[in-house]
Amino acid sequence: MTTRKHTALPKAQILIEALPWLTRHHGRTVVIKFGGNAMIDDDLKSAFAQDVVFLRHAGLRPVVVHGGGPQISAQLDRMGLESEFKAGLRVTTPEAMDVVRMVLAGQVQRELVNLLNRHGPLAVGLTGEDAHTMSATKRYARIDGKQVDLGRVGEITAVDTGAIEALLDDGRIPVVSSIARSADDGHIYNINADTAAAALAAGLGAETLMVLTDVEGLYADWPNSDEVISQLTASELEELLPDLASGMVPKMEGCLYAVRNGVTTARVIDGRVQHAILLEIFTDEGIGTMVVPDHKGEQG
Ligand SMILES: Nc1ncnc2c1ncn2[C@@H]1O[C@H](COP(=O)(O)OP(=O)(O)O)[C@@H](O)[C@H]1O
Ligand SMILES: CC(=O)N[C@@H](CCC(=O)OP(=O)(O)O)C(=O)O
Repeated sequence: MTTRKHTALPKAQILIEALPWLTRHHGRTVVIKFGGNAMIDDDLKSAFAQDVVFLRHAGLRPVVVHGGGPQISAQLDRMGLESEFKAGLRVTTPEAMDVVRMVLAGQVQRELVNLLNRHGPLAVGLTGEDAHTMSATKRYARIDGKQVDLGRVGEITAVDTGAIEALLDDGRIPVVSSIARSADDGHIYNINADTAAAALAAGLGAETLMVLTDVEGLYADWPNSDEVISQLTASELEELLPDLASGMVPKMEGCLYAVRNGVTTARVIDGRVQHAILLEIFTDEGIGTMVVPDHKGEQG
């Protein structure tokens, strides 16, 4: 008797190839930062949502922290308000803060929650204001040795991961907007989303921080060459930090903070590649840039 030819066999092989990664990551928390510049089209956003739901069903504990810089700038523009960045951070007047909150919590977060919930009752949105998830104090920038006022831009002083952990324990996918309550003056604060993701990853004791953006990773000599640094240690990154420009600064500072505070790997990957998250988590061909602690003992 001949055995029947199963045309779907290659699919089974692909699933089995993922087994070592499924085993390794099972039960682990992964914080995924989805940047405003990576949310460039509807297909990519749907693929992002599929990947996050896939991780959840594969037994990981995904937490989404989202940005929305371009979306905030567009709304400020529509309202005739100015957008100005200093040291990579948005100068945020009290009026602009209302717009930041409206766009992040009312628009971008809602869209991501709805995309994820096409796959079931999984996603729950919150901002750092909820349940004291993120507390902050006023942050100043230092430019050419001088202290510069950025308005309602905050520096995270504490994270309380209780609400996020309760959601994760309940099988939900928390989607967090990068706004913090004030620790001292009753205001709310605008937090760079990379910084928020890194602080939450550390607070949650996440295995992985994954930052999706609109470039392939950290370029060794940006903008002169497109050679991507595939892996570097925390100390190597620390040396590079003073030479980095604009949007990469909070990302790489966040990666450094994360791996110095117990996160096993922090990665910057290209959100323009469909299913970038699955490629990164379930295959050997890691894409983008991976930051690792100097030596195992450094992890918390
Ligand atoms: N060394 C570097 N490697 C890669 N990108 C860099 C580098 N230095 C600066 N950049 C810039 O940082 C940008 C990513 O940051 P940003 O625009 O804030 O993205 P996001 O909205 O995803 O947070 C890139 O598009 C690139 O223009
Ligand atoms: C203080 C500060 O700059 N906050 C950011 C928050 C959003 C963000 O970080 O969005 P991306 O990840 O898309 O850049 C802003 O107002 O644009």
